[in-house]
Amino acid sequence: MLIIGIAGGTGCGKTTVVNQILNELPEGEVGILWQDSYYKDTSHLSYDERIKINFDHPRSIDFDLIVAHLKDLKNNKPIEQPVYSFVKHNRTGDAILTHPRKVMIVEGILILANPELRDMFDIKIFVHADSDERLIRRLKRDIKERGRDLDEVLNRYQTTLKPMHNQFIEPTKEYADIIIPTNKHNTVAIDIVRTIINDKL
Ligand SMILES: Nc1ncnc2c1ncn2[C@@H]1O[C@H](COP(=O)(O)OP(=O)(O)O)[C@@H](O)[C@H]1O
Ligand SMILES: Nc1ccn([C@@H]2O[C@H](COP(=O)(O)O)[C@@H](O)[C@H]2O)c(=O)n1
Repeated sequence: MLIIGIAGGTGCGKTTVVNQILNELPEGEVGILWQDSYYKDTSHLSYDERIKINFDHPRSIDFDLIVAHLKDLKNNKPIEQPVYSFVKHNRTGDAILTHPRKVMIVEGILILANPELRDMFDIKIFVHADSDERLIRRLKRDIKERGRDLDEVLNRYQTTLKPMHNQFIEPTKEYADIIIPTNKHNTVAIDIVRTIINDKL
C-alpha cells in the first residue's frame, strides 16, 4: 500500500487536487481518509458551545483514530470512517465503510502536524495558495456549501484560522516532498504526482 498525505491551509485546493489525482488513476485503486471526518465527537456539548471550538487547532482532531484506522487499512482491514457535518459541527453518527486500496490518500489541513501520522506517509504533499486567495475561496465555499455567512467566516478567520495556520499548518511545509502551487489550476503538478504514483505501484 502506498500512503500519500495531502496537506495545506483551508481553501488551498486540497480536495480539488485529490479529485484530480482520483481522475488520473484506475477506479478502485485509490481510497481516501478525510481529516475532516475525524473531528472529535462533540455530542456532549450544546450547539452554542460547539460553535466556539477552535477547529484549526490540532487538539480538535482525533489523530489516534486516524492512525488506528490507517494501521487497520495497512493490515488489509476495512474501517468505518465517521461522517462529519459542518452545519451541526459534529459527527452525524453515520460512517462510510472504507476498504483498503493500493493507494490511500489522507487529506487535511493538519495531517503533517502529527508526528505519528506523518511518519506513516510514503509521499507528503503540501498544496499552496496565497492567503488572500484561500480566504476568497473559503468565503465563497462556506457561504455556498457550509451554511455560513460573511461575518462568521471573517470572524473565524481573524480569531482562530489565521493564527492557527501560521502556528501549526504553514510550518509543516518543511516536511513536504512536493509542494503544489494552486494560485492557478496546475495540471503539470498533477501529471508529475500521477507519474510518481504509477512509478511506485
Ligand atoms: N487552482 C484553483 N484555482 C481556482 N479555484 C480553485 C483552485 N483549486 C480549488 N479551487 C476552488 O477553491 C475552493 C476550495 O477548494 P478546495 O479544493 O475545497 O480546498 P481545500 O480542500 O483545500 O479546502 C473550491 O470552490 C474550489 O473549486
Ligand atoms: N465544524 C467545523 C469544522 C471545521 N471547520 C473548518 O474547516 C476547515 C478545514 O476544512 P478544509 O476543507 O477547508 O480544509 C478548518 O479551517 C476549520 O476552520 C468549520 O468551519 N466548521
